[in-house]
Amino acid sequence: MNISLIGYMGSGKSTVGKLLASAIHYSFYDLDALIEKEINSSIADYFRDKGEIAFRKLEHELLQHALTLPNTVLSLGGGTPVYYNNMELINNSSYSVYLQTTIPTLTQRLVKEKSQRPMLQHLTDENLAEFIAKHLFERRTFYEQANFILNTKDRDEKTITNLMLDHLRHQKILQQ
Ligand SMILES: Nc1ncnc2c1ncn2[C@@H]1O[C@H](COP(=O)(O)OP(=O)(O)O)[C@@H](O)[C@H]1O
Ligand SMILES: O=C(O)C1=C[C@@H](OP(=O)(O)O)[C@@H](O)[C@H](O)C1
Ligand SMILES: [Mg+2]
Repeated sequence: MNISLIGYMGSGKSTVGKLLASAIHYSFYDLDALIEKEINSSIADYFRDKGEIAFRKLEHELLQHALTLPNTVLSLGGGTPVYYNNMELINNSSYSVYLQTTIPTLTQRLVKEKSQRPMLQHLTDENLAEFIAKHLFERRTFYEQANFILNTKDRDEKTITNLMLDHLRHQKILQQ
């Protein structure tokens, strides 16, 4: 069964997804990268030129395609589970893992990477923590529909990957 990683921006989906896929010899796909390949530009530019609604539509369409790829670890965007019936599609076609992360950790990471994320670009550093807190509160009911919630607090990428592997084997999602 395919594995989908969900969670807020900066929670480590792209980083951990790559490590997990390589550990279990699965293909790795990042939905953001699939979108960028399709549009032949950056997500930030697409947001600026076409707007968020167009982005969410494309994200929804490419999600459906990505979920059909065999033996795949799929890292989704932070907003993917929140729009259309995406969370239902994710859970119907993969085993979903929510990388749960604290607001201070997310803020610390995203303050450095704000410019690559159109949802955050307009914020000042001082407003970032408050925005993340509110936004995460709005999104968490979607994230919490995941098959497994992994608390990543104070854990490095390798430890998180190993905890995920243990869980997936214990649940018989993975054989080896
Ligand atoms: N467990 C971790 N510990 C410390 N830094 C991390 C961890 N996971 C990810 N990071 C860092 O946080 C930033 C965001 O990670 P990324 O994988 O891009 O998140 P996402 O895809 O969920 O937005 C990157 O700079 C990455 O190196
Ligand atoms: O949370 C969001 O709405 C978004 C998260 C981004 O992915 P990451 O979670 O990998 O940063 C990317 O899909 C886009 O910028 C929108
Ligand atoms: Mg990512």
